[in-house]
Amino acid sequence: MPVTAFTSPDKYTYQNGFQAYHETEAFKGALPIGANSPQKPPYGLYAEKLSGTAFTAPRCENLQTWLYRIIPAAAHSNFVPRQLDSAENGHVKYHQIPNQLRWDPFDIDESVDWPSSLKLVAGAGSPELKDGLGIYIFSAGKDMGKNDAFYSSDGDFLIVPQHGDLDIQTELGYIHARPNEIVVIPRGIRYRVTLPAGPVRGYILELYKGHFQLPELGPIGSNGLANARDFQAPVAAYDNDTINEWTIVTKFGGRLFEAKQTHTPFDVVAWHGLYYPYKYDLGRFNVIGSTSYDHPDPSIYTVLTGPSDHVGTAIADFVIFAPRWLVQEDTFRPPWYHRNNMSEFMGLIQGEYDAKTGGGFKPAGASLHNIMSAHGPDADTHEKATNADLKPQKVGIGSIAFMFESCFMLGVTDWGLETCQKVQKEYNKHSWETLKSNFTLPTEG
Ligand SMILES: O=C(O)Cc1cc(O)ccc1O
Ligand SMILES: [Fe+2]
Repeated sequence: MPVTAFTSPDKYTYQNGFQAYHETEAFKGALPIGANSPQKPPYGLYAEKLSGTAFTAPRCENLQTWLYRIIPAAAHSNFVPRQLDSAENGHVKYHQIPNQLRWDPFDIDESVDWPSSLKLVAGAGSPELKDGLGIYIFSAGKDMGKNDAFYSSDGDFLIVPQHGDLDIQTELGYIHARPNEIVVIPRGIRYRVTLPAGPVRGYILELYKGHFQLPELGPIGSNGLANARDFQAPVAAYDNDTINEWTIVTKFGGRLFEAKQTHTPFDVVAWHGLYYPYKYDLGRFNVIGSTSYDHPDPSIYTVLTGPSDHVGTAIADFVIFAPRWLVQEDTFRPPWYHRNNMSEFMGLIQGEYDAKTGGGFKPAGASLHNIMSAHGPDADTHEKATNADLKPQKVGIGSIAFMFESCFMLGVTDWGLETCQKVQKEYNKHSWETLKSNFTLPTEG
């Protein structure tokens, strides 16, 4: 059956600002004035509240949005387990492994659509207790069904496309994302992913607790790193379909369920609030670094952080290694050798990561250096960096590596260890076992 659709003249129009209070209406007068839930909202719309936090969360944390829609989300059949359930989940046994791990590039699976493409590779905690995180690899070659929508009940998705473009129709409007951009889709928001330029692949960090924040800037001052105005939220755009059958798929406690309804979930004509999906272009990141000596902690490259209850300790930070100048004098410029109290899951969107020039860390691959798992530059990188002429040098040209850094010990799933068949058996050997001693005793005299 035909559906009528209203989108703005350019459906990929955005409104700017991080955690800015936005209001948007597909046509004038659709937003009620001066009240959230009038007896009769304009144009016969239903008012529906979408909470991103407890009702009683303090104002500085409280996130919610009011939706004005044609039919409320509640009108659907019971959810039943989905036959095609492929998402490994929080119930799977995680393997906690002290070794350094690295994966070759993950394959693209052209036979699946978005919900079936999510492969949990590592994680910690549980969606049930709303604590911890899940790290997924996605790779899909099919659009979601014409009348399908997906949402995660488990947490906020931070999507890092590595290959291909994503067209995302959300309840709150459209978002288009390419590699080098990220998209955050908060818990509960329904969306449909189509692939305008063919197959896609990338990484997802799912935050089971709270929401992503901009990091504090401390002495950096009031600008820098990811600037608030560069985060882009969609504008209201709706379809009018109360005839065709729709399938709503949710990831709930790590498992996929589906329900049917005879109306489009993309019928929100207007909305206002603080809880919405958004995107960010990593090319806009303002990289700050040392202009004198020494290599700073990578926290200086944090784009977004998912805080735990302990100040300064993240359930997950999203950190990028973007193109930047290195100018430090008398300094070993790559990362130092280290053992971290936090765990580090890394991925590469494109190019080469300056700490791993030995060739094994490739775009679409990954590495995991778990809590206290010793790591640092591979032997090749060490050799080059200790002998380099320390002129100002631009690193990471055409590259973006990233890290999901977590206070939790990350477990790896069976899929991540075995099924994907990408674990490099000799990562450790090739990277560090060839490091030789340069030690020399002081000469007597
Ligand atoms: O291990 C890594 O490659 C990530 C990393 C980068 C850096 O610049 C400092 C510390 C760190 O863990
Ligand atoms: Fe590290």
